[in-house]
Parts: sequence; structure tokens; C-alpha cells
Amino acid sequence: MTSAGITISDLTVGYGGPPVLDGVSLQVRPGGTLAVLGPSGSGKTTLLRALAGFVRPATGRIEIGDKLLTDGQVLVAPERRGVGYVRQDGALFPHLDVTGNILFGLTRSERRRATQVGPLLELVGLSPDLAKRRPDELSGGQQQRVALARALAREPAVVLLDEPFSSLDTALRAATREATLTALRERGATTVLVTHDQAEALSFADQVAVMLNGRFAQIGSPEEVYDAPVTAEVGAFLGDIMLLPGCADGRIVDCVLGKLDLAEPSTGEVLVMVRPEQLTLGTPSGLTARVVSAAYHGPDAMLRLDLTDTATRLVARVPGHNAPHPGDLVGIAVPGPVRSFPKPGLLRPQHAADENPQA
Ligand SMILES: Nc1ncnc2c1ncn2[C@@H]1O[C@H](COP(=O)(O)OP(=O)(O)OP(=O)(O)O)[C@@H](O)[C@H]1O
Repeated sequence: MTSAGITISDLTVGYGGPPVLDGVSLQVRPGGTLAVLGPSGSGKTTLLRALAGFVRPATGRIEIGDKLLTDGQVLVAPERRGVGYVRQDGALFPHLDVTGNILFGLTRSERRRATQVGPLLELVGLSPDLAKRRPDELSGGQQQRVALARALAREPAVVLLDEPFSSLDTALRAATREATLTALRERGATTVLVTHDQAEALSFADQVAVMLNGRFAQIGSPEEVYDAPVTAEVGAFLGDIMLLPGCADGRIVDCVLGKLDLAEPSTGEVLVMVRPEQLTLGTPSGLTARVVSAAYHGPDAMLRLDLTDTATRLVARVPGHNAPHPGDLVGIAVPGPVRSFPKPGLLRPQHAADENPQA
């Protein structure tokens, strides 16, 4: 199978009312993995449906490799797009065994290519012994992997995954995700994964697109969108943040946590973004805070702290081992550079920062 990239230009899609996708553009390199992350109703599934050919865009172009799939005139049928689609529920046929499900709907020549169901099962991390089982004799994770094997049987250049792991429990989810990624990489398939799960998007993909209200707020590497979000809203969507008022002068910002280094220079009144893991705790000296509460999660713990001087509420993520306890007094430092956003017109802080009275 040859890899093919995806190019989407100025795509607008609606269902009769206002546009659900509003002029979105995107490029995925051949063999690349893109995760589309966004709140419920932001248009993620609609993007996949437009790529698969299940909805007719109002305007815009979609190309896979050098093949034009849609523009004002052209609309290539779903089965002629070279696109595999794996839905959240796997959607296996209950009356067919694993082999029947994988071979269902293939043309005669596709069927000839895919008669080796065993290797396809192995590719997605399943034993070929499962070939004769029916879906109700498989675990949820196994069903998802069969759905992936079915999508791969056509040797599609592009695979679309619509929250395929969300119904699985944590351990199964990680294992299925890993097996899926390995299988897709082995096939060189260009992949678009839709997910609600920030950690999943950051770990799965080499590019993350954050979709808010039918538009991409930011597209970048996992590190870019997490460490250098373009807005506080994107920053908060990717993980907990605190937003602290500050005054910037070039590469330094003065805020309740002292004078901190800025990753990008700025001037005047800003809101400083600090993620809970950016706070370093030590023995009390200099800037001190009292632990108000501690939520232990095993590998790490989330602490709520009040700065002793200003009673500013902070949130820190620290290693779970030997984490401080409520009532403890700790020293606080912020060693790394931080990001800031211009103060006017800023969005309300969310998640952890919701509890920050200073933000
Ligand atoms: N067939 C349809 N007819 C009319 N409106 C629709 C249809 N499908 C989706 N919508 C609307 O389009 C918007 C975007 O839906 P979409 O399913 O693309 O969002 P999403 O980001 O995938 O959401 P979720 O994460 O909840 O699955 C929603 O407001 C939804 O109600």
C-alpha cells in the first residue's frame, strides 16, 4: 500500500442550519497521525464524515494524495475513496464470525488480497485462533481490534478512528491503542483519530488539532499545543492551568509567584499560565504555601495550596511518593519558563484555575 497525505482546504459543512465546520483547512503528511481534540459538538465527527464521503460539504476541497475527493463539482463516493472508518462501537455484525466480519463487503479482488485473515489479526495484536468466534464471544478490546482489522483489510491509504477506545477500561484502552498504532504504522496508513481524551491525543498522534466551535483553534505537535497554546482556552482544554495576573517586561513577568522567565517576550498587563506540574515544592523558604488538600492518584498527587502571604490558591501536581499532607508548609518555586496571554478579552480560566480566586 502506498501512503497518501490528506489536504483539506476551506471546508464548510452544515446539516441545513448554521455551518458545523466553518472553513477548516488541514494537512496530514503521508503516513502521519493526526488527533482531533475538541469538546462535544465541536464538529469532530462531521470532519471524519466529510472525509469518508458520508456528508456533502457546502464548500471546500478534500484531497487524498493526488486524488480530488470533493470540491464544488466533484463528490467521490465513500467506497471509492480508499478510506477506512472505525467507529466508537466497532459496529461488528453480530451474526458473522470474525472472518466474516473482516471480509464483509470486500470486492472480489480485495477479498483475494485479504484472504489471509490470520496475518491481519496478528497485525492488530489478536490470535488467529479467534477467527471463528462471533463478536459476543470477544471482549470489548478484541472487538475494537477486529473492527480495525476490517478497516485495514481494504488496504486503505487513510484510516479514520472515531473515538474507538472510549468504551474500553483504562488498561485495555492503553493496550488496544498501542496495538492500533503499531498496526497503522506497519501499514503506513495516514490516520485521523477523533478523541475527547487529551492524554490519548498527545500520546497517539504526531500532530494535534484542537477544534472549537467548528474551527481549528490550533494545529501543532503535541508539545506545541500543550506547552505553547495560542489561547488560554486551548491551554485549559489540553490540561489543568492556573492563570495569574502579572506585569511583563520583555522576558520577565512579575506575578504573585515572583519574577518568572517568559518563554516569549511580552509587555504590560498579562495573564500568566502555569500548569500544576510546573510548580516545584521544597522545604519552606522564600515563597511558602500551606497544603489545603491532597488527592493521591498513585503515580502523582494533586495538591491545593494557599500562598501564605496572599492566600492565592494554587494547584500543584507532585510525585505521589512522599507527597506532602494537608496542613504542611512547603516552599514553592517555578523553575521553567512560563507562557502569558494578553490580559484584555481573555477567556475565563477553567479546570484547576476555576478555584483560583486571583485568576
Ligand atoms: N445528522 C445531523 N443532522 C443535524 N445536525 C447534526 C447531525 N450530525 C451532527 N449534527 C450537529 O452538528 C454539530 C457537530 O456534531 P459532531 O458530531 O460533528 O460533533 P463532535 O465534536 O463529534 O461531538 P461529540 O464529541 O459529542 O461526538 C452538533 O451540534 C450536532 O448536533
